Amino acid sequence: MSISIPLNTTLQYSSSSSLLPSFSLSSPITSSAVPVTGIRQRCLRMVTSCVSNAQKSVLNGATDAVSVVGREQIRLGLPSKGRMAADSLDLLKDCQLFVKQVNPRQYVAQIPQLPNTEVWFQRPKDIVRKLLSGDLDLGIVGLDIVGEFGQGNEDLIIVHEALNFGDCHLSLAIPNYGIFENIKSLKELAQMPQWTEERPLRVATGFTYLGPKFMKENGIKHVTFSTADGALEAAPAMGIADAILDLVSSGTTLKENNLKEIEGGVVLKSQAALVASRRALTERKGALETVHEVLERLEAHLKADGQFTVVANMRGTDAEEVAERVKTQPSLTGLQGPTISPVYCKRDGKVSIEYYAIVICVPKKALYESVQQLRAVGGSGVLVSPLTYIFDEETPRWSQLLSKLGM
Ligand SMILES: Nc1ncnc2c1ncn2[C@@H]1O[C@H](COP(=O)(O)OP(=O)(O)OP(=O)(O)O)[C@@H](O)[C@H]1O
Ligand SMILES: O=P(O)(O)OC[C@H]1O[C@H](OP(=O)(O)OP(=O)(O)O)[C@H](O)[C@@H]1O
Ligand SMILES: [Mg+2]
Repeated sequence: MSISIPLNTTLQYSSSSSLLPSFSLSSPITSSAVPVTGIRQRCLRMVTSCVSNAQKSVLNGATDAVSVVGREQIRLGLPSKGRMAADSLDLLKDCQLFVKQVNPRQYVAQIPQLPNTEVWFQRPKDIVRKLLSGDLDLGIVGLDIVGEFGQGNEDLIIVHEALNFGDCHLSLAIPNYGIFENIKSLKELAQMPQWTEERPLRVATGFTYLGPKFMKENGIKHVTFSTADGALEAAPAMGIADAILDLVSSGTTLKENNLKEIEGGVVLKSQAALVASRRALTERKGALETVHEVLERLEAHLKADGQFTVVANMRGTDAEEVAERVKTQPSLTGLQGPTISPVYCKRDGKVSIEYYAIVICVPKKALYESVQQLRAVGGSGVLVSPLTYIFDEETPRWSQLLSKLGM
């Protein structure tokens, strides 16, 4: 079944009703025959605070003001299943953060290295919804899901936008055949005389917020949307839609269904990101410290992931002379410049320095080029090993985060 969504409709999810206390806001919560002492008094204070926050949020027209109070643990949402689940756990493992999940159906887990943090496994779209409702503080999800379900809400902060997995893009695709055979761009598609108010361009998509927004931003007026849960690529051949707007990574599904992407048709590029609730970072005790630690670990791992450590020996008269030679080669400068140290050799019973060891980090992509350049300036015995972490003095994303938070 497909549902028609007019272009000017904004679909909004409604925040989980369990977020609001299940009692009525007008309940006489302070009247009771039981004396108000000890635990009861503390509970009452919590309930009163929840009610007053809920009342404030209702008064402000917001759906989401209750959850920042009332819990000590920082909550990190991770995808419970699907493409992103295993990669999220692997990434944390690579950062020496080991999520202890006893079995895959257990939706809450611990990270012993972050004792104040709980992991909650949720579907990606629910991670975004729960960040907004205050039920989660941090989460790892695709940027596509942040865009679609976050809808530009300012409470969502992207702490790290490139976690290096889940790469894909959201793109408009049309058939290779029929009236679309010669259409190569969004502009050409928009100018086709076929689309009128009575017979608009029909787009099938699961992205019912981003799809209409993209079309509107591109000035495409005569368009309607239908939605389905999967296998959207079949819709044009079935005659249900003219085009689809869906995620693409390898491009195989499009190709196999005789569809093509068009110039100007990419809505967004996506990969996994670390996302946080602004409110949690500013109001929840310990949240900012936790996000700093997670960010440092992520940055150290991700920066190192693209690099090799290269060690080579070079004959030379002194360290400066070797450095001069090395610096003539563009790929050999390393992170801050090469580290050069003397190699002490024993010759005829005497210690002498004829060689210098040079240590540099090189991007994985530039490895062979760097080895060639090292050889060209007299390098020999080149050893290459993977780099595990690069901890900089401070991560640039941390200062960006503080400025986003106005700190
Ligand atoms: N080829 C791809 N197709 C879809 N998603 C991809 C692809 N490559 C990477 N991704 C990322 O993976 C996410 C989808 O993960 P998953 O497969 O678990 O979702 P889903 O099955 O659509 O979710 P749900 O079961 O909740 O409908 C996307 O939001 C995107 O960020
Ligand atoms: O470019 P590709 O590598 O071919 O990947 C793109 C396809 O993968 C996703 O579908 P998914 O596998 O999640 O199936 P579904 O659409 O039925 O949910 C997406 O919706 C595309 O159909
Ligand atoms: Mg699909």
